[in-house]
Amino acid sequence: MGRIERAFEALAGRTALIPFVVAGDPNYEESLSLVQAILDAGADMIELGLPYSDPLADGPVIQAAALRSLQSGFQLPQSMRMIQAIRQRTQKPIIAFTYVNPVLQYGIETFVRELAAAGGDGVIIPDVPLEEAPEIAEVARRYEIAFIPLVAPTSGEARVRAICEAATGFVYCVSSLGVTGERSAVSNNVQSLVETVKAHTDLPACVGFGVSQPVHAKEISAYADGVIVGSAYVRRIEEFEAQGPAAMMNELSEFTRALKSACK
Ligand SMILES: O=P(O)(O)OC[C@@H](O)[C@@H](O)c1c[nH]c2ccccc12
Repeated sequence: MGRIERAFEALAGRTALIPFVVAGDPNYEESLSLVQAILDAGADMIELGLPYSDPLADGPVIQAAALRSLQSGFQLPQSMRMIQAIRQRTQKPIIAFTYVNPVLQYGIETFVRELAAAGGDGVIIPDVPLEEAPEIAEVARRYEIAFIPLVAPTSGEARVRAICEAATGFVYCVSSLGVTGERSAVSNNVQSLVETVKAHTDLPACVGFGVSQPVHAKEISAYADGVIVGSAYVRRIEEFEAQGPAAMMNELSEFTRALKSACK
């Protein structure tokens, strides 16, 4: 049983809190420290975004974070080193989030092998084309890396079924169309998407996009197995950077505790 499966089992029905941050934002050392602070404050897993120059599915907050990380000289080897460093401090699941181009440039087998060797547990690639998916899924399976797919409100039932059949780890239910970014409310039609996913797989169904407040996490935890929060974390990293690491860690820890207590 892998770390992701063990984490969901240990939750015993409570909803997992899965924060997303961009690796290397604002720099390697602070990024590593803030991931540790977030996990110590109660996050169940971390979704670690590997910075990319053309994050087409991201809103301005995460785009700016990717730029900060890349400008600090962060590239794929540093991401693997960071995953290794996180793994030395925790057994909580580490899920790499990346666009498909860096994986293809790096080499699918090389990327997955290094991710597994560093202690990673899963990968999310939002723009993987259907024709590349089977090859990446097959390599991921060989290295016991969960290949976590996304389903969207526009995904029809047949597509959801096909995606669920190929999924490992969990299924990422995107709450709304458009790009990542904090929303004032999370669209409630994601509940029916979660129910469709649950009709086609026993894997956990987790919801992301727009979740930015504990009240959102509370609502989602009524029907989903996990909640993913990205931009709300990344904005805090940007806003608190100028106040120094201690203030940033404190803010991210408090935010994590508030979200975690809302995840029932
Ligand atoms: O930022 P939000 O709205 O909280 O959404 C989560 C999101 O950040 C993270 O899962 C993610 C970052 N970039 C993505 C691109 C596509 C899908 C998902 C993502």
